[in-house]
Amino acid sequence: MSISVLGAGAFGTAMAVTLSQNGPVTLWARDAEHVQAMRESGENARRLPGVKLPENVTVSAEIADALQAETLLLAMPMQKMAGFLDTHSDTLAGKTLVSCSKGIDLSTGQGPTALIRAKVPGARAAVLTGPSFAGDIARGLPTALTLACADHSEELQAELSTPTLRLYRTTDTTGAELGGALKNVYAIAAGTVIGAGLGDSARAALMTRGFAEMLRIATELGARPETLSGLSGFGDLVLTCTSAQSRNFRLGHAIGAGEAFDPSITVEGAATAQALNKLAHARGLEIPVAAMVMALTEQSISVDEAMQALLARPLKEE
Ligand SMILES: NC(=O)C1=CN([C@@H]2O[C@H](COP(=O)(O)OP(=O)(O)OC[C@H]3O[C@@H](n4cnc5c(N)ncnc54)[C@H](OP(=O)(O)O)[C@@H]3O)[C@@H](O)[C@H]2O)C=CC1
Ligand SMILES: O=C(CO)COP(=O)(O)O
Repeated sequence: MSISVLGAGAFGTAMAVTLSQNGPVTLWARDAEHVQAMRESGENARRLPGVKLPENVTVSAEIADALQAETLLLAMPMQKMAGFLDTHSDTLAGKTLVSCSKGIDLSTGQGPTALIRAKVPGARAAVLTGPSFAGDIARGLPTALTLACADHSEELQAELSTPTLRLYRTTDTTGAELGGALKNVYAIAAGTVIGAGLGDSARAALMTRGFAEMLRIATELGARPETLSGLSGFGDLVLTCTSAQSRNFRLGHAIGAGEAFDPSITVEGAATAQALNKLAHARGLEIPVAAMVMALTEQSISVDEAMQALLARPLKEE
């Protein structure tokens, strides 16, 4: 068995580092200059500085090298996945494609497994998701994630577990991928209230009402509620809403504090808020916190207006 990671960002690099404890790993990057720099320095200074690449991680800009493996981790921003799959669909048939991306494709409203099934019908689709910062995984800190695959996945679970990375498996791909996607939206909300100085109580309220929205929409889309209560949903919501390591939280914090934010940083929650609001609107579901996040990231309302609008909503049962 062998594994390749497609996408040499922070998360792909961290996965390559931890999986190299089990055997050789190929880490594919689209940019040949980036590959050259990683080979020369022995680290991914662009995306995960300070982490040495182990000897059995081979870095390559040749997709053919990565395709030697049967199991391929997709570790790129969600809005880039459709284009990547279109480009490489012929060569990916027959592979196990494990998405590490947390988001909803804006143009189709699909999550990673539906997108993989649509673009590469001959591939097996799985999702690896849950509370985990790339730096923590790469440093070998204890981490637990959810591996979701529609078919029997015990072998894949063993293949992707390492001495410090513990995987739990489920067949509920919809629930796992929606938990990972949606928590980013509510992390932006949590960051906003903290950045605006509105306090920890307001953050707890938004996290809880956000979780209610996650359950509402995910179960409507076919997810099992218990999946949302697990690592991929509640677990990742807690991590991302409470840590300044999170880029989604930091974007929210900048919005709340009225500060600029570097647009080159990967923040999945802004596009996901748009995709989520479209899905909810089409089904007549109310998701006021996610609607607020979309408006804030589009800069169509101020933080004060957003908070007033939430507080002025009609009183109701919990
Ligand atoms: N960072 C983290 O802690 C975690 C991230 N994730 C998820 O992993 C996914 C990737 O995030 P992360 O690694 O942090 O992001 P980064 O911003 O660190 O890296 C993104 C990577 O994707 C590559 N990329 C961009 N577009 C394409 C494309 N069209 N084809 C191939 N590769 C492409 C980039 O290449 P280039 O350098 O050439 O631009 C870069 O290597 C996201 O969905 C994120 O939510 C999940 C768990 C934790
Ligand atoms: O998904 C993550 C933690 O589980 C990483 O969160 P950010 O993308 O907000 O940094």
